[in-house]
Amino acid sequence: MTDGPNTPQSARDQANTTERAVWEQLDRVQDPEIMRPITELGMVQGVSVDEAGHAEVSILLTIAGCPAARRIEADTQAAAAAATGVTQASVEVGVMTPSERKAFIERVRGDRGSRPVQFGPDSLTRVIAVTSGKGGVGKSSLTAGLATALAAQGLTVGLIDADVFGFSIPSIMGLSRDGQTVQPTQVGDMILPPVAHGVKVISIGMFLGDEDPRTTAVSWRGPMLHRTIEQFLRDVWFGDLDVLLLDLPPGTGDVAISVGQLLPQAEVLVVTTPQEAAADVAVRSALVARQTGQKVLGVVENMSGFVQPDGTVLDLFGAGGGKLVAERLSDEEHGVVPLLGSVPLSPGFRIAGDSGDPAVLTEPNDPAAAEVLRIAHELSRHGRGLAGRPLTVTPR
Ligand SMILES: Nc1ncnc2c1ncn2[C@@H]1O[C@H](COP(=O)(O)OP(=O)(O)OP(=O)(O)O)[C@@H](O)[C@H]1O
Repeated sequence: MTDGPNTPQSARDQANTTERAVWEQLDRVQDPEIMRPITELGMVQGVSVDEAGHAEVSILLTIAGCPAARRIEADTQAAAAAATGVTQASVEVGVMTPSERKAFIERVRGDRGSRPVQFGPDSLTRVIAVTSGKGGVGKSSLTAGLATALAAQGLTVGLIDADVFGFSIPSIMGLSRDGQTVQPTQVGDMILPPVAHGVKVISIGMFLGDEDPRTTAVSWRGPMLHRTIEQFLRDVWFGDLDVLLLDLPPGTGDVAISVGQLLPQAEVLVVTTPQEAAADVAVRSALVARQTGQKVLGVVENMSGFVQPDGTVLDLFGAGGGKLVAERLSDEEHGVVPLLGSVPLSPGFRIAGDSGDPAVLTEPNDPAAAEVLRIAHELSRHGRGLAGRPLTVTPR
């Protein structure tokens, strides 16, 4: 926004000492969807404090009744009330005009016009696509657990539920309860992903309108699926992310190929169970990713032995599947594909996932949650391999 006579910046410049103290407090109020201060986003229109210390703050929201409205209003009120010299604070809430909204979108996105797909080859965001051969191996639970664990480490994390037919991320992340799914805020053509447990999340399950996601099927063919993934990467505003995780549908279908085309620099994490029979199909899903130029980051075995109350381990689904997949994917051309971890079967992990409160936060000592936390730590410790990537700085 330019600093004209009636802009927030000029209002701030003309503020007296107490009003300046209020502005400084407001610098700490974040828009919960954009995760940037409301002052920086131009959402604070004015601050006035009278002689009795009564502060009045006027803020502008993008659209009336946006999901974040109450929280922004409450946080603004609390911040203003905490400023030195303020005895009482009230907030006046308005809604942006179309031109203010347009300026807001430009400010947030930093663009004017056509937008490329985010997280393309030049992006510094690490993109990890989680795939599996078979369904039901716990791919979505692990993806959600890893995303939450990485966010808890302080990274900025996005999560795309690309499992269009079997979307389950909204409920695992607590964004869908009793058939009601949180819907993203839409500002112009910019879609703001809801934030859950510190992770920006988007899923087809958020675009079903009033339909109950528990009883609604999405039956699309390839081109429609491709457009959806493309739209998620173009119109959903994630901002700068350290890591973007994608929960792919099981198998080797259209979505995996689209992700490979749109995000060729993505690394692929393969989830499998300990059953040897699951290994072949898990290997195939990784080979499809390789065909589109993606690198296989590693393998995670899920539903490994069940730790019984007496401490003995019961291998319900057999043993060795993860190791087998990792070995089959390792060769001279691609190097060693590591087995990054083995996540045991754990009732607590399942119960937490069903309730929308990931076990990595609520039950960090649960054996499955602890292993997911360890894998997340390993992932962030090693970072993305830069070998073969063009340098983005030009030597002088
Ligand atoms: N380590 C584990 N211990 C116990 N239960 C688990 C574990 N991992 C996943 N589950 C449970 O298994 C079920 C299937 O998991 P999930 O939905 O994550 O699988 P998926 O591979 O994503 O399936 P699909 O691809 O078919 O959507 C869920 O009920 C989940 O809570």
